[in-house]
Amino acid sequence: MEKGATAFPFPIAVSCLFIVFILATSVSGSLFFNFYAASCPTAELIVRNSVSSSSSSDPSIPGKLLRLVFHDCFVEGCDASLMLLGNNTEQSDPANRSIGGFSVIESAKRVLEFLCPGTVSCADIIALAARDAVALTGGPMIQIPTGRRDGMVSVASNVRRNILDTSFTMDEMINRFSNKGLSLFDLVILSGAHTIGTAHCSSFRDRFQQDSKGKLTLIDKSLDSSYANELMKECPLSASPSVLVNNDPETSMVFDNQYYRNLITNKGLFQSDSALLSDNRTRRLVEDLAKDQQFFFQSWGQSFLKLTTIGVKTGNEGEIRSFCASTNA
Ligand code: HEM
Ligand SMILES: [Ca+2]
Ligand SMILES: [Ca+2]
Repeated sequence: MEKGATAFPFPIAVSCLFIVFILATSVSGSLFFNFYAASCPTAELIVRNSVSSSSSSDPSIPGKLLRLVFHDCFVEGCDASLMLLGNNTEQSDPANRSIGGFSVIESAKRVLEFLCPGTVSCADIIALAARDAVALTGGPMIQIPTGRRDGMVSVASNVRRNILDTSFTMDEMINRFSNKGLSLFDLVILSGAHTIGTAHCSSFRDRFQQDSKGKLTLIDKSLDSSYANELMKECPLSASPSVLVNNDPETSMVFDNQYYRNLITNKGLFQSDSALLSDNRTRRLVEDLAKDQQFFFQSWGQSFLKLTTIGVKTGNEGEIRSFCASTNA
């Protein structure tokens, strides 16, 4: 080959490979860090502002946003299926009755539709908002990839067979998590979300029994008795169905490892929380997390990344909704 002819092939080959790589990754549909860097550079900032301004006027918002992403991602993947309104959509299942935070997602979406119409998915806003809710309450700030697209399907009957109930045994919980590609480790780490937020009395009433005089008594021996007494006081049978109890009786507004310290002192609110301490497969991990907040935060980053990539739709799948509560068609 002539001397000068060798000057071009290498860079050309490299750029061809680069183009093929770009095409391949966008067609095969993966998420990217900073997916909106060119198409909507302020996307993540807008979501963060929306989460912090709504949380400063309503401190219950971070907990709501964190639960919202869990219930979205476990049903049809992280695709905002949970936001669709209509007859028999996911929101009509009783497991989703107390889900909130939708208005925060919608308000970020309104701003983003104004700034970059048809670009940022509701599914990404949900994942980013939950990420920001954790950071805002003192948890780790983590980078998450974006590029999720919004789903078209939302059916109430899909909820019950994917979401977990507080009455589940450890095996049932492990099973539901592994169906989503999540491990036993992820189960213990992501349950740490209960370090913030609240619950309705009905969510843990099964740990008490009503005696012949209508008085509640503790039947679940894995609960600390003075904590149980407090709960019975806050949640008598006569309590209004709207009464709320803190998930973390110590630091309910702070995303920290207090949840695991509560488990060790038998103050896990739900039966499914206490199970993490009583089961031999998870006790040691709970103890390690209770001792080491850095370890919890690092692990949270890994497990949250897995949670927020469950069954994502990318590339040409799904759509970018104009309003999160309805599909475009
Ligand atoms: C492992 C099985 C789990 C069960 C059985 C469970 C169950 C529950 C229940 C019953 C409530 C109270 C709902 C109410 O009464 O209003 C609740 C609240 C909450 N859950 Fe879970 N959960 C689980 C895992 C998770 C995960 C993985 C996350 C997120 C990563 C999460 C985040 C939350 C948050 C933040 C709240 C508070 C919601 C608020 O303040 O409005 N949970 N959970
Ligand atoms: Ca979903
Ligand atoms: Ca806490």
